[in-house]
Amino acid sequence: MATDVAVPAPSAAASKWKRLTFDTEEDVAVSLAKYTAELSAKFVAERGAFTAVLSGGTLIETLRKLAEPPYLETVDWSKWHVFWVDERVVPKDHADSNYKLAYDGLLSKVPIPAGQVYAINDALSAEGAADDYETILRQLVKNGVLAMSAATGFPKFDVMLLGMGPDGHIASLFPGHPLVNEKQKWVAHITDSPKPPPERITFTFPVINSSAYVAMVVIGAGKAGAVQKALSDKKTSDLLPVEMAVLQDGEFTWFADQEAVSMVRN
Ligand SMILES: O=C(O)[C@H](O)[C@@H](O)[C@H](O)[C@H](O)COP(=O)(O)O
Repeated sequence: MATDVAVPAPSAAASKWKRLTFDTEEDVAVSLAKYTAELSAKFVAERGAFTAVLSGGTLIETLRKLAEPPYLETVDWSKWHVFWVDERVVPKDHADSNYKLAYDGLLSKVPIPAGQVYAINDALSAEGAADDYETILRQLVKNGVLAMSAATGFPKFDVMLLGMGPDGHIASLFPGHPLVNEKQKWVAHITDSPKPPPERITFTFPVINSSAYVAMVVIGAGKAGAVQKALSDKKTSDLLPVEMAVLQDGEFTWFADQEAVSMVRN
């Protein structure tokens, strides 16, 4: 059962923000599949395409129900365009690859055209792969697949389905790392990620914060400290990356299990 808490985000009264809390991870998975399928139907009807961004990590397992009935048959997978909010700079068949994780857990089970799954070019350096990915995004804006945010001038993805690390990092934007302040690039590279492997590419905050919808999926007690800080109305100057995810013109939804919100005081 979900507890639906809708209150203004502490640091962004204007952005739409809500928290859905579920008894178990299984309940989160059920709700997340429904949420994603409904957004897919909405954007396919409105603009004939659905741009969905994935993180790595445990999120992919929590998305498992999208590849099951009824969604396997009812979602118009032919309109999906899939991106990664961050990717490790390793070959696509490497155990550390977020592409491989998503392919094995979800993408191999649903009929998304292969040309609409935007993996990184794994033959390039981290810097080269980030530049190349940004070039691909700019091309997709030109041909109308990817929307632009009138509010920010950055691309506006239909949904970002994201996980968060125990330290409050999202994408490959880590606490205290200068990349959290990147204001120009759409896609940046990092060669000193504190979470291995060290070489990655990542969407920047201006892109994340231009999204139409973000689902922040947090499961388990390991996330409880960062969730407590993020949901606190007392904001300090040492913001965690997850606290810097403030949508300019979109809707941000926390999908949490009871353990992840166990330190939050209501
Ligand atoms: O490539 C990555 O490392 C991920 O994209 C990363 O940002 C992930 O989403 C979080 O670290 C949460 O991961 P867990 O859910 O596995 O804790």
